[in-house]
Amino acid sequence: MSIIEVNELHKRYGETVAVDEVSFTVDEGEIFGILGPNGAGKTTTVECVEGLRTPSSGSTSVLGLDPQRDRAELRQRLGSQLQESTLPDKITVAEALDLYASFYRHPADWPALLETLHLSDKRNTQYRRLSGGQKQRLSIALALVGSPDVAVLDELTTGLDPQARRDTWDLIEQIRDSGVTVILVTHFMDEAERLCDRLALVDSGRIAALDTPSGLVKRAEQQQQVHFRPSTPLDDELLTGLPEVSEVRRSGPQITVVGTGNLLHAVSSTLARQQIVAEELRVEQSSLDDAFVALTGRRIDP
Ligand SMILES: Nc1ncnc2c1ncn2[C@@H]1O[C@H](COP(=O)(O)OP(=O)(O)OP(=O)(O)O)[C@@H](O)[C@H]1O
Repeated sequence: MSIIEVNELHKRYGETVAVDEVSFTVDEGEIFGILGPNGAGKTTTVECVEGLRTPSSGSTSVLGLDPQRDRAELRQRLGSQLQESTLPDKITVAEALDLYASFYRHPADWPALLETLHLSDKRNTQYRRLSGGQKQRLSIALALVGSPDVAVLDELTTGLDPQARRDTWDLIEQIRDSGVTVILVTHFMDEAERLCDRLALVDSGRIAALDTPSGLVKRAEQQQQVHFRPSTPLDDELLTGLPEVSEVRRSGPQITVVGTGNLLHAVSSTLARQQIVAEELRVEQSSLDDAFVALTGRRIDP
């Protein structure tokens, strides 16, 4: 069941069209990703959904509410993580959570939230003394302290080290599993691929494609490549004759087979029939990165 509906959303700033006729729905309990390069219109889109910006035209409904008209009610049910924190330097973690909790009718049990976010030992630490990762986790706690039905997380892991990124991803999955619908704004392919149930690829204010991460990869119809070194000499025609194979390339002893479908199985069973062993076998699948290039004509370059 969809709990967010965006129809032909359009937002311009003077001459700049930031969001151009964008439509999508978000289902209850999913992690919905909005992926695109800097300036693509991601933040403007989600801020219209949150009621923080007024669309030039189009309609939006969140949890059955109009983000403009019902902004006060929506604030009670939608938690957002700010792109950059605006907390005062000297506020402690506990004070910040107490303050934010006071805004909500049904605040979460925030000490438990701190536990989940591995921040319990920082509750009396001032904001300015937190590391980048701790600040990020606090901003997630603040987005969740009102027990929201929907959480909007914008550039979740920017500036985090690899371990902190992975911990944050685990956390977002826990949040989704607890029943919160998540909108995730990102320009990281790996993050989108790992976390999102469905994903809108946004480029120049428009949705270029919307699907599951694997659906997007499939749509891009990028070919796979199988690389190996045959244990004994091999005639190319053995492979070029297979329906899955579009090309066979050689580089010294190394062979690269390009094709689609179940290419690995086709190649390996053909070699096995000839009693040829494929040494140093490696398969290259197309990635979401390839899909983005195929579907938008350009590469995300954070
Ligand atoms: N308040 C504003 N006034 C004028 N132009 C704006 C304003 N906010 C955004 N823009 C412009 O609208 C376009 C989309 O910006 P937006 O911040 O929505 O993109 P984004 O995809 O979130 O980018 P980023 O990842 O850099 O935050 C950009 O060209 C930006 O310069």
